[in-house]
Amino acid sequence: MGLWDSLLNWLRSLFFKQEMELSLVGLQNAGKTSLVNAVATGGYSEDMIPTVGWIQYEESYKRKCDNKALGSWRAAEISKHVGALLSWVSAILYVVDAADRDSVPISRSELHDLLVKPSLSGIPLLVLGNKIDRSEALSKQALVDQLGLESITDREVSAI
Ligand SMILES: Nc1nc2c(ncn2[C@@H]2O[C@H](COP(=O)(O)OP(=O)(O)OP(=O)(O)O)[C@@H](O)[C@H]2O)c(=O)[nH]1
Ligand SMILES: [Mg+2]
Repeated sequence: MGLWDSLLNWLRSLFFKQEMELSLVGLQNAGKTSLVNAVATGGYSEDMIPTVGWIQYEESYKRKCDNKALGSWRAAEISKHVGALLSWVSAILYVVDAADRDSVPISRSELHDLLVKPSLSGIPLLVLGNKIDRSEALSKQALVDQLGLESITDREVSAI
């Protein structure tokens, strides 16, 4: 099953809604834009440029799929600025580069900083392990362990 099918199945298991607002968050270079492009167009391009700003996808992707994506923030900005903005979303999709093992501890710390925001209380979390086509990518269980997902008990949490 593809990543997108797994994602949809997870969303359907939680919500009856046909349309919902999603936020796509992750460290720089995690693959957020690639994922949104793949969902919106079915395509993948290696020639990606870093995203500047965070809202630029909203209109273009809204028309092509039911979900909005929030683009991206730099790593240090995730926990500082995004919390209040995300309070209206149905679910948080947290993208992690599973092949960049050095960045996983940073990703863990940013994720946990984000989830303590009172405005995000209870919002379901889906962690997307990206770049699993690369040989150095962590397994799903290793990612779950290294991100400390089992310690998150105040919301629905899943990883694919
Ligand atoms: N091997 C591999 N590379 C990927 C995958 N997804 C994305 N990439 C590559 O990772 C790099 C970063 O991808 P982006 O989609 O721009 O990442 P981003 O999270 O949007 O990055 P910022 O906008 O800078 O925060 C690009 O070179 C992509 O081609 C994947 O599943 N596998
Ligand atoms: Mg991007």
